[in-house]
Amino acid sequence: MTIPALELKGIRKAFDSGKKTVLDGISLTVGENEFVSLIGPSGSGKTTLFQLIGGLEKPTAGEVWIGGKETTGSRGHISYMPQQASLMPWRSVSANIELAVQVAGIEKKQSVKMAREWLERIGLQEYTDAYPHVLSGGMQQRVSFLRALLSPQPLMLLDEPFGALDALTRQQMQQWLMAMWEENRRSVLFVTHSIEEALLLSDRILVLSAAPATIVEEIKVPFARPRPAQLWKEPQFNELKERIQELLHQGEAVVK
Ligand SMILES: Nc1ncnc2c1ncn2[C@@H]1O[C@H](COP(=O)(O)OP(=O)(O)OP(=O)(O)O)[C@@H](O)[C@H]1O
Repeated sequence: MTIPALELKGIRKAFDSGKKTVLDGISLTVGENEFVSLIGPSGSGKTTLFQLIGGLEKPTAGEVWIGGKETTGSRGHISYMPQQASLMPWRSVSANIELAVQVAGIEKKQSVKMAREWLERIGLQEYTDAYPHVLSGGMQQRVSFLRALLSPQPLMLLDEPFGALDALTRQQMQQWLMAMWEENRRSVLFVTHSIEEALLLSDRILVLSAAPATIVEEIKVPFARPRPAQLWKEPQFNELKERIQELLHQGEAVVK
């Protein structure tokens, strides 16, 4: 049996001296090179869960295991892609990527070569020496994804990475991410508010209830890869979409 990239065991998190329970017994795994999405009503604790996995917060109860080792409350075990690209504005696009590669232990000269090759692969070679502010939102997110992909930690947490993009760019980025991930598989935990996005990208979807959050359902996404851009035309896509919508509405009904 292979070791899961991530295992959460009975995670509970309460704030305000224990009076406000946000997460209530979350157990989940992300297998090696598996793409798992978390979807839940607003305020259900997805960001809190990411902070726990990243070691920025400690759970009130439960354990975090990454790559077969307990990492509860300790940092540095994940690569992270946030909603806003947060590239370093004083470094060129290439230098932003080189840093991630150097952190992985690759020497400077080789890191420059790798950054150039990857920028070419994602069609941004003409921006190699540019500064991040000249890139569009979608381009910045490509660089941000690349940085996470080339980081040394094998588990990637993607926190609503397309949430700030306009609808068309978002669709293009979903297709782009799907193709990138299918070629360069990694273990991914992905948070999104978009059911379509989760269905297009994921191997499994975990649906959270409103806070105090529990996992109300696990959906295995049945579509073969590589997946077509027109996946949304499949009847089964729409059946699953309706199912998740119902679950999210049921979850919201218990919001106080
Ligand atoms: N440090 C804290 N102290 C007290 N309450 C907190 C703290 N951090 C988060 N919360 C509460 O935990 C709940 C979940 O917040 P969280 O940001 O994790 O939800 P979310 O699912 O990421 O929300 P959204 O989908 O809107 O981004 C909220 O009610 C929030 O107010």
